[in-house]
Amino acid sequence: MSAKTEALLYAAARSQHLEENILPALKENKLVLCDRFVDSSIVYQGRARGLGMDVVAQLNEFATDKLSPELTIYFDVDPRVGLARIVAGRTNEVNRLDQEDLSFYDDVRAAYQELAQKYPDRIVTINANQELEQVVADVFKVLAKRVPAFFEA
Ligand SMILES: Nc1ncnc2c1ncn2[C@@H]1O[C@H](COP(=O)(O)OP(=O)(O)O)[C@@H](O)[C@H]1O
Ligand SMILES: Cc1cn([C@H]2C[C@H](O)[C@@H](COP(=O)(O)OP(=O)(O)O)O2)c(=O)[nH]c1=O
Repeated sequence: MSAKTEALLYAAARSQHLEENILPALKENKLVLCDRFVDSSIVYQGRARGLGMDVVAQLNEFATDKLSPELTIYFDVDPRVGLARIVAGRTNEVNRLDQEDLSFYDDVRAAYQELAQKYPDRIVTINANQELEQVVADVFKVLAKRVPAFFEA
């Protein structure tokens, strides 16, 4: 599949997901948690696949009507650590990480770090190299501070 096709399909899927799921939930005042959003396209299609981060950002502004999360939690992990965890927990033979070499993921990580620097108010970086319990504790700390209404006892 061409890089452009991939970017368009991700943007189309995101637009539909927004209309069908996210916007109705927001209307009901729910807290919406989304595993990956526009930043993933900017990084993977824009940087790693070479389309350009700004072009992919613009495409996604059209797809989402510029609706942006108020908070983005970026789990920053060394690709070598991430790969070791996936290998350790693997339940079948299909391994997405085998399909790209480590330099691809170093590139992806650098692009996410660049976005985190560009949007320091929206993107909070969590050190995901730590033990699972610590990662979870750090996330709760951020949520309690940023969306306290949902985390009051
Ligand atoms: N902080 C951590 N310490 C140890 N193992 C972890 C940690 N975070 C995730 N894992 C394990 O690493 C694997 C990949 O995790 P993750 O990237 O969160 O999954 P997914 O690919 O489904 O998003 C899983 O087996 C998960 O249990
Ligand atoms: C959402 C999204 C994901 N991806 C890529 C990242 C992953 O390599 C792959 C699958 O993503 P996903 O299904 O979210 O799996 P995981 O979070 O477990 O990695 O798709 C993009 O290239 N662009 C996007 O916009």
